[in-house]
Amino acid sequence: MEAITLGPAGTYSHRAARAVADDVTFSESVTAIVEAVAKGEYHRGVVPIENSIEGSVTETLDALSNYDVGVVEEVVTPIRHALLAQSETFDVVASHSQALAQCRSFLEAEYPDVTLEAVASTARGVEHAREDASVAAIAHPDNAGDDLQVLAEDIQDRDSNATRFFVVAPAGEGTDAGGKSTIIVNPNANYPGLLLELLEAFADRDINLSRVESRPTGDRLGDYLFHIDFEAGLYERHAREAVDEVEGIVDEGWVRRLGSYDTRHVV
Ligand SMILES: O=C(O)C(=O)C[C@]1(C(=O)O)C=C[C@@H](O)C=C1
Repeated sequence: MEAITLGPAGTYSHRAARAVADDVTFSESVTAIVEAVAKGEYHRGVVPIENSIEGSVTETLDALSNYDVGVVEEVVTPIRHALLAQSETFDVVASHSQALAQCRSFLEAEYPDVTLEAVASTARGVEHAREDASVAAIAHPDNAGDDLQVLAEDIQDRDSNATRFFVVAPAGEGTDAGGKSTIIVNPNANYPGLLLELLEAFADRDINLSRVESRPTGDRLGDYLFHIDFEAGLYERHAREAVDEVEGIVDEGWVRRLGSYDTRHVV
């Protein structure tokens, strides 16, 4: 199976993708990945959705609501960052904005004077560091070699650092089988108690929510849509009934069932 993920080779997304596909190709934009899968150009896309330190990857959330794809699996992987450079002397640290943020305390304590440069991915930062001795990168330590040394390991602010990825497929390939499900709700309405009503559809059926995230619709200030993950599969009647109830509540808006899926842990 062929999957597309965030590149170039050596990203954490690449590590997650190669666990689910034999053939991995790269793009430097999460939005472009989701769009390519929605158009049927790739069987699978692997995109970061949430990190245990920095929270949601908002570009992914927005791409999931803008393009019609299904979620067929989630991959959770520990994120253990290293500082990589040609020598101990450098002025710039280049990495993905999430990775820079996950190492904030280390950078402030050890390198308070360096310039932080956000690039498209951790592996893109590695390429800069390979080309330019004044640049260090934050990335997985396997990217070392060819003159790039590991200056420090495990530099993330918390040892438990982990990122969750979604494996997305063209919309028709979503499935009801799996222990977790994700829906996106655009209520197209705003009144006191609306969110409470939506969440009660799950609470009343004893369904545990594992994540609720609101994102601006982009239409008007104060208009939100909600990404809801819950611990039940859409093959289960009580889960379908909960989502049907949500659909009834938001009859002015829409609900997208991204599908049900299981979790794979990749180290
Ligand atoms: O740049 C990478 O290596 C990625 O795969 C992206 C990404 C992210 O967007 O969160 C994935 C895992 C880590 O949390 C840091 C960066």
